[in-house]
Amino acid sequence: MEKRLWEHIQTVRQQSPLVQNITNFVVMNNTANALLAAGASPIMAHGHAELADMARICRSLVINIGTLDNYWTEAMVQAASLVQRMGKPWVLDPVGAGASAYRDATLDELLKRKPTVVRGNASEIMALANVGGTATKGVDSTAASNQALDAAKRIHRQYGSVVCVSGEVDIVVGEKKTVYIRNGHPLMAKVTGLGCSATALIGAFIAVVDDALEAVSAAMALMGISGELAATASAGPGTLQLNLLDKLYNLTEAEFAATLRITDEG
Ligand SMILES: Nc1ncnc2c1ncn2[C@@H]1O[C@H](COP(=O)(O)OP(=O)(O)OP(=O)(O)O)[C@@H](O)[C@H]1O
Ligand SMILES: Cc1ncsc1CCO
Ligand SMILES: [Mg+2]
Repeated sequence: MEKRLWEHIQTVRQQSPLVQNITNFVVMNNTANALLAAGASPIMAHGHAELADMARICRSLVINIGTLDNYWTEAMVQAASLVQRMGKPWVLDPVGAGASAYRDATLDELLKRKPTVVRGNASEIMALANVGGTATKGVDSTAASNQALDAAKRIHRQYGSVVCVSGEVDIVVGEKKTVYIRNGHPLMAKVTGLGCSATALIGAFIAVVDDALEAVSAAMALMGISGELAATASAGPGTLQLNLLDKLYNLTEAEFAATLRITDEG
């Protein structure tokens, strides 16, 4: 599997898929830059009047509910319906799930459109699966990713989505197996929107790789390894942002193979 993950990174670089993003105001710039650095081609587009054209020309869709409002919610639901009907892949980032009734109602509507992939932190995945006792603290997780494993499996069973829980360990739950990626760096949680960037990268990988579990594993491995190598060369969160973009862009096969820590079960 390790060898194929590197091939998927190469495929994104070679094919440069066009990825539509309906995302939040905080991360619009970071995620577009992360997609470009990884070799993909982003377009941030949420206008109702152009959703049908976007669904036609883009190879995948990223929906991120970070800064939700009614105009945007309608765009998200319409866009998800369009790509679902066209059989194109899409990924949902349930930012702040459980923080408000509005977010939860919107997520219910979006989940009905069967996302190919759902990626969130542990608190968000537990809130999404309605696991009681989850202390949600806005957009940052209060739990470790393994605490959300049952919740991830429940979402996978209910909607068929590959589910990724990010954190110190990134867990990817699919039909046949569960993948654990132990890359990354604690400093990554001190830069806003790196989870959103991870989700956007997933959008690029599901556009060009048919096996969603492998696509998500490749995206999370790329993000974790690039973040880890960038963080060890950074004085703090500010330089990490810059170094991370550089590493997404120039990561080599030798660095990838020497840094990847991955296991799977099932
Ligand atoms: N303690 C940690 N150790 C190693 N890697 C981490 C750690 N915390 C986060 N990461 C990495 O940072 C990236 C973002 O994941 P995180 O779980 O922080 O997303 P998030 O909470 O959704 O972030 P945001 O909402 O700000 O976008 C992932 O690639 C993850 O592996
Ligand atoms: C800080 C923040 N608030 C809403 S979205 C967002 C970006 C990280 O999820
Ligand atoms: Mg997040």
